[in-house]
Amino acid sequence: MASTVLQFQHVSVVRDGNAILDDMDWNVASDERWVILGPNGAGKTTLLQIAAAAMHPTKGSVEVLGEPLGKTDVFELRPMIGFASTAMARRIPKNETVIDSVLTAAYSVTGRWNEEYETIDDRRAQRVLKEWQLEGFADRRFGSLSDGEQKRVQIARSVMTDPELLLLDEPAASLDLGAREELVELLGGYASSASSPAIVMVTHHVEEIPQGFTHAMLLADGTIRSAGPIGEALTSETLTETFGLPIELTERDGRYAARAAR
Ligand SMILES: Nc1ncnc2c1ncn2[C@@H]1O[C@H](COP(=O)(O)OP(=O)(O)OP(=O)(O)O)[C@@H](O)[C@H]1O
Repeated sequence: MASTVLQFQHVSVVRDGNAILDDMDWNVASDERWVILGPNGAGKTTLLQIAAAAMHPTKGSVEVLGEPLGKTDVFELRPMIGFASTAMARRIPKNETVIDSVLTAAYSVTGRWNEEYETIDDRRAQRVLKEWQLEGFADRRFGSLSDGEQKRVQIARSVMTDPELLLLDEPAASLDLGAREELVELLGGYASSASSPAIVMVTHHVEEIPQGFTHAMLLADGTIRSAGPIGEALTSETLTETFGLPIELTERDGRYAARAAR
């Protein structure tokens, strides 16, 4: 049976007197895959930071994997949360091998030093490399990979600890069309598997939503404009309202496209 992995109640984040997130209520269940869309500055990254137990709200309460933030040891919680973002990737040393870039997630570090890894960690790292089509890359240096390959390493790293919640911050940003489609297809397969964790993905483009995503949230100026099952929450009308210009959304086989409406 599905359990609740994220529960936000009246969550606000205030910085310099401005509410970056404003009185937000949101629940994510273990079998849901959410996409978060919204204009620049809407509060998407802030929302992910809270979901990752990396930031506390100014007001309201948050439970992550059933643990109330502020009353729980976040160092115990964080290994259960996979987080792939460009900021995370910047911390991986360029000369780190791909296998070590993934393996070091077992200790929540970047840059292999003197940690002792067990055979089970090695096996799991090999398995996630295979899952993300990186088998041939284990001994390559992270810095020598293409953008698309680096993105797959980031995701492989984020699932290394077998998390119960996977957070993806713009996983397909800056990829060319081929690399984007490859990644979106892999993510679609992952999202569609019943054994995968709950997923929350931030993106700027509906074209980057993989098949199998079940829910959408549209965010603007720190407030939820629309949230719920993807077929209801992501429509031409809700995009138009959120982005403040007429947008036409089309959907085919679980993939989306958007353009300005004429
Ligand atoms: N520490 C801070 N102090 C003041 N303002 C902040 C702080 N952190 C974020 N903000 C502001 O909060 C707003 C939301 O930021 P956030 O990064 O969450 O938005 P976003 O939706 O992820 O944007 P983008 O799509 O551009 O990445 C922005 O206007 C940002 O400038």
